[in-house]
Amino acid sequence: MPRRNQTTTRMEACVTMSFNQTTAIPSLPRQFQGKWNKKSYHVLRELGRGANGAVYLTTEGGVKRAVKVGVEGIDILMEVNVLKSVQQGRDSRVGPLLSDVDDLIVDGKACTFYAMEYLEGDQLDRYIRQYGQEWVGVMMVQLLARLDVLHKHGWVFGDLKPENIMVTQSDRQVRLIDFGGVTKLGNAVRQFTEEYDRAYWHAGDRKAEISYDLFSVAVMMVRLSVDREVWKSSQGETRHTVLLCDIIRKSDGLYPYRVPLLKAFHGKYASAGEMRAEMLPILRELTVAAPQKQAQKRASGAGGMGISGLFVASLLLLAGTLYYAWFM
Ligand SMILES: Nc1ncnc2c1ncn2[C@@H]1O[C@H](COP(=O)(O)OP(=O)(O)OP(=O)(O)O)[C@@H](O)[C@H]1O
Repeated sequence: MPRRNQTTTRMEACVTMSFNQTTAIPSLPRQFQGKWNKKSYHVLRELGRGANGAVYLTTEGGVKRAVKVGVEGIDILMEVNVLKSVQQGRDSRVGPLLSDVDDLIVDGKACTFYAMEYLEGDQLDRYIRQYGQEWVGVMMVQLLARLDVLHKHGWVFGDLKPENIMVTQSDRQVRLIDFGGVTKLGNAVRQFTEEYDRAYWHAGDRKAEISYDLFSVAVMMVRLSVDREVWKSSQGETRHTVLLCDIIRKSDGLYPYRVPLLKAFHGKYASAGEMRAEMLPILRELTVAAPQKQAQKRASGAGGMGISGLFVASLLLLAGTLYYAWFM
């Protein structure tokens, strides 16, 4: 059954039970060794803890690793299963790469943990706050590519929210983290967060379907593209997608994407790839074609040639970066 907490809801658990589970999650000692694989980890700090376990930043053999430890071995192994299956394919950038799965004893209790690639970067919401809302479209298009891979392996992410998405510092790539809510297609979604939950918006149920994730993508896109006050206006007593449509209509950044957003709200896409394919030309028009036309106009106008030339060059540079970001 699915789960919920203040942020994430785990469906089998009421809020009290999530709290108990959180406190039961062991704290790792500064140094530990896996029982079977004998890899040694030096714990630097805790990164976060939630419904399924706690995540620590560690070093192993001089390399930074994120280590997730939980009391419920079965939950941890389910996450391991998903991570393993998605990194077998051609595109291994869905989530962090797995490096170890093992047991350890903490305070006399056996716990299961897994170690993964440590992703240096920002959570998606922080990234957008720092670099600007014009990056939302680029990141959503990348996210849809990642989801397409996950869905093709028979999984639905479930608890899609900016906090579960990282943008890596080195190459501005979107990667999913926290696979605790990932659910087999057709089952009931295991974890969700109300703000991005289709049922909460009275737009459908919590069956793990591709359309469930795509609904969350669309809500997330709205959320990331508007200011806090505007977003709050959609949080009335009864949530309905009509409130989101109002925001889209009034937002310059969202209006061009109105068709794919509405289609996602109404479950009209059969795959993430299909939604991505309809968003790409809009993104291209907004980020490359329109500014280029504008720049050309300015260049041929009365303004000084030197400055206009520089302006065009900088836009082309941005366009190059965006093309790289789209297709990676
Ligand atoms: N591979 C990783 N690289 C870098 N940071 C990570 C990685 N995995 C997790 N984190 C950080 O650790 C925090 C907690 O991780 P995660 O969300 O997986 O666990 P959780 O909080 O226990 O899950 P839940 O949100 O379901 O309660 C994340 O917010 C993220 O900042």
